[in-house]
Formats: sequence, structure tokens, C-alpha cells
Amino acid sequence: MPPCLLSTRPPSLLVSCSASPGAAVGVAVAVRSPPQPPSPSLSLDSTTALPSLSCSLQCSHFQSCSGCTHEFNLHRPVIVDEATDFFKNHGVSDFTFDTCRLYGWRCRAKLAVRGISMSPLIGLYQEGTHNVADIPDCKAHHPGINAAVELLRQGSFFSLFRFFSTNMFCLDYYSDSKSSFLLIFGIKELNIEPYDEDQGTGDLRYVQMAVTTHNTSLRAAERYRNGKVQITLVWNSRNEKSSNSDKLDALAKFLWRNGGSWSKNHHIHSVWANFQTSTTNVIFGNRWRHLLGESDFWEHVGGIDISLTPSSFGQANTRAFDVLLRKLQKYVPHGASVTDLYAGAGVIGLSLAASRNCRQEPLVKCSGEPLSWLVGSDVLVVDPPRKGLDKSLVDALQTISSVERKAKFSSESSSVKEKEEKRPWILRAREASVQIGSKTDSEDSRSFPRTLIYISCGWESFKEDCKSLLSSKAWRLEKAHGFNFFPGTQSIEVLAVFKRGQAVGLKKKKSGKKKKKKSSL
Ligand SMILES: C[S@@+](CC[C@H](N)C(=O)[O-])C[C@H]1O[C@@H](n2cnc3c(N)ncnc32)[C@H](O)[C@@H]1O
Repeated sequence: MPPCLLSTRPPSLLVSCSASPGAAVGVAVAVRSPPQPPSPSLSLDSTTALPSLSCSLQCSHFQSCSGCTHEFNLHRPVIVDEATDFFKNHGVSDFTFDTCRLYGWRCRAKLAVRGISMSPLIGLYQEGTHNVADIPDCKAHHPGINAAVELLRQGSFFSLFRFFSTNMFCLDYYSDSKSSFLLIFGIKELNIEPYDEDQGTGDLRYVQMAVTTHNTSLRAAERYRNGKVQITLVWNSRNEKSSNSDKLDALAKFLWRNGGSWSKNHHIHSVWANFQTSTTNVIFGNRWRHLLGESDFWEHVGGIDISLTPSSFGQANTRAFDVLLRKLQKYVPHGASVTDLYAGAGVIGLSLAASRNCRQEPLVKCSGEPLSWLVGSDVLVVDPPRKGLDKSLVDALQTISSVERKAKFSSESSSVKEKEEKRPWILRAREASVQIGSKTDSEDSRSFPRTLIYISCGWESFKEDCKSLLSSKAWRLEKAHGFNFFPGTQSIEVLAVFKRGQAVGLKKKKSGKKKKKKSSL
């Protein structure tokens, strides 16, 4: 029996659970809920009792698939309680949590392909094993991904017999094709072999599906559900000239013919190949080839259009990411200079640059200081992988105030020296260096960021990093928000805003205490 949170949170008649507007993909209907407008945010008011069944997963693959670990209360993972307490204990009592879209949210998936040709398994590894759970009806996937997986399954593996016996609907689907018989015959001929890890044999190892919902020819409300899928076939060969390349070519053409721009049911954006022969667990090899469809994959997020290659890091939950980016923009002043670390394809930095009209700061390198690349930045944004910040960065951020003091001191003393300089040839050389735009010492004295925005997908590592930053007294927490990036799991995305130094109130309190002590003596 999967864990049911009904026992911890009794259902109430008034339901305040609602998915983001437009979350019409496998929608959970609020039980006994009076009609109410969709609300993208949930209040964390503890008096608001929430139902379980209204936001339950109801997925036939739950338990066999490792993707989702929690079946109920998708709108409010249990970890939100812990996060609320954590932030309260660190001075932020108004932590908010955005429920976002609960179903069909995953726009990026890497799925293993295993089993046998007649009966392939396309899905995720079962917990702690290398057995793949087939997940054709995954509730987390954008429906376009499930449709593309189904097409892939037909194209790659269906035998003529199985095709006729269990998928008669496909005949209608293909009936307007000029040569449906040839097509069916072709499917059998493809006979793609799923990868066999033990032997290192087979053709298709993994498939990556990425959905773009950026289609400006559709009304905004229709774009999400009409998203198109970029398919990357991770092929077990060194390159496109290997012996099984005919099969790859045939599979790509099959996918494109039946899901591409000329097909009746256009849901495939493009087909790519990645070549990988390594026997390790690394999914992708270094060689990528665009095969069919559009080569550019555009997405619209955080107010910008961004083109990602299949090898780029992309957030799986595009809509929730958009909600986060819009919240993030509010913490960056207009015209600020921003440094974006762990930037991946640079979506965050570009979104801020566009929405906040950010100032461009040339990179300044002053020798000897690990934080030199932050000189002149007003805001630092970090978005590390699940394991959190690199230790060297935490160390640098902990010592940022003393580094700044040192930098200021050295630039002040050098400007004193500058003033004392009388030799005309030195003065002329200095003037020339300013004219060609190179940095002088005095410019290095500009301060380091006063704001640090930490975006985290790893709650445990975030807590550790947060404690380290706060314990150094170089930073204080000012705001924190959570986002439901991964409904069905206990992972949330956190956006935490830190400011330099300690809270003014805290300092005052301390000096007040001292005074009292003195007077009591
Ligand atoms: C959670 S992703 C965020 C990417 C980007 N901010 C976004 O939202 O699209 C973390 C990124 O950091 C990169 N990364 C991981 N370790 C890194 C390191 N030590 N230095 C720089 N980047 C790193 C990863 O490749 C990945 O692109």
C-alpha cells in the first residue's frame, strides 16, 4: 500500500487545492469543492485543511516506476512543512509555496530502452535496479512525450502480428498514407533491438524527449498542450556510418513520416541521434547529429525566447520554471549588474538581462582573489545541481566581506599613491590605459554583490549551504519561496534571497543587551 497522507491531513469540505491555470492534462478535480477561480499559489495557512484524493496521482505505474515516490497530496509535498519550519527558524516566516501544474508537467525525459524487440520496455529504472519499468501512461509526462514514446514503440519494435492484433486503430491512423502496406511491412523490417547492458549489444539505448511549447501560431492557451517533441535516439554505435545506421535512418524517417510536419498528427518537432558505445552508465556520447525536422528548438520562458540544443541542460518543468523566473525578476533591481553561476545555457541570466534591463559589466580580473569575477556585480544568482554549491564557492562567499574590505583598502592606498605620483610619463600611461577602457586599480574597489539569490533543486544540500552562509555572518536570509517542480516526489525547487551582513534589528538588539549589562553593573 503506498503511503497515504489522508491520515495526517483530514479532508475538508472546502478545498483550496487547485493546479495552475491551464493544467488541463489529466486534471484532478477537487472533491466537493465549490467552483472557484484557478489559483496558482497555495496559502500555507495551517488552518486550511486539504484533501488528498483531489490531488492524487492515480497512475497505474506507481510503485513499479521510480519516477514518483508519493501518490497523494501532489499539490503539497510533505517536505513543504519542513521547509516552512526551516525558513522560520532562520528568520523568514512568510515562506510561500507555489503548487504549479500537477500533471503532464514533465517536458523533458530521458528514458531507457531495454527488453526484447518484440516487447520493448521504454521507461525508468526500478528503484535500486537496472530493470526498466515501461511507463506508457505516465501522468507526469507531457502527453506529447507519451505519444512520441508510443510512436517510437510502433516504429521500432512492433511485429506485423502484434501490430494487427492489438493496434488496429493504427490502420485508420495510417489509412490515408499512400503506401500503408509498405509502411507496415517497413515496421516489421526495422526490427530495432533494445540495448542489452550485459552484452553491450542492441541498437537503441535511450531516448530523450524534450517538448517545446513555443508555437506562436497558436493561441497562448493552446500552446502547452500542443507542444511538439524533439526526439533524440541514443544509438549504440560510434557514428552514422556504422553497420546499424540503416535502421537508425529508417526509424527516424518512420517517426517523421508519422509525427512530423507533414503528418496528420503533427507532434514531433525533430529527430536527433546521439552516438554512444560506452559500457558505463553515462547516457550520452559526444557525437550528436540532427536528422530530421527543425534543428533549432525554441522555448519561451521567463520572458525570453531561448534555443536549446539536445545536449543543453533544460528544466524538466518548463511552466514551473517560468513561474520561478517571474518571481526571481522581482528581486533584481532595474539596471542591476548580475552574475549567473551554474548558468547552463544561460536562461536565468538572459531572462534577467531582458526583463530588468541589466547593466553590462566587463569582467574584471584582479589577481589573487577567488571572488574577483564578482567585482562590480550587484546580484549573484546561483543555481547549482542537486549536490549544491562547490566548496570553493561557499568558502569564498563566507569570506566575501573581508575580501571586500581588503580590496577597498588596497585600492584606497593605491589611489593615494596615484595622487602622489608626479612623474609625467607614468601619469600619461595611466591616462592612456583609461582611454582604451582597461581597468585600473581604483575600479576594482567597487563592491561585491549585496544580494545572493540561491535557486536549489536539492533540499538537503541547500540546507547545508544555507547554514554555512548564515553562520559566517556574511549573509542573512531575507525571503524564500518554494515551487512544485516535481509533483509526485518529495523534491521541491527553492528560491532563497540572501542579503549581505546581519539584520539591522539583530545588531541593535545586541548593543541594547550590552547597555543593559553595563547599567546593571
Ligand atoms: C540545475 S542546472 C541549472 C542550469 C540553468 N541555471 C538553468 O536553469 O537552465 C545546473 C547547471 O550547472 C552546471 N554545473 C554543474 N557543476 C558545475 C560547476 N562546478 N561549475 C559550473 N557549472 C556547473 C550543470 O552542467 C548545469 O548546467
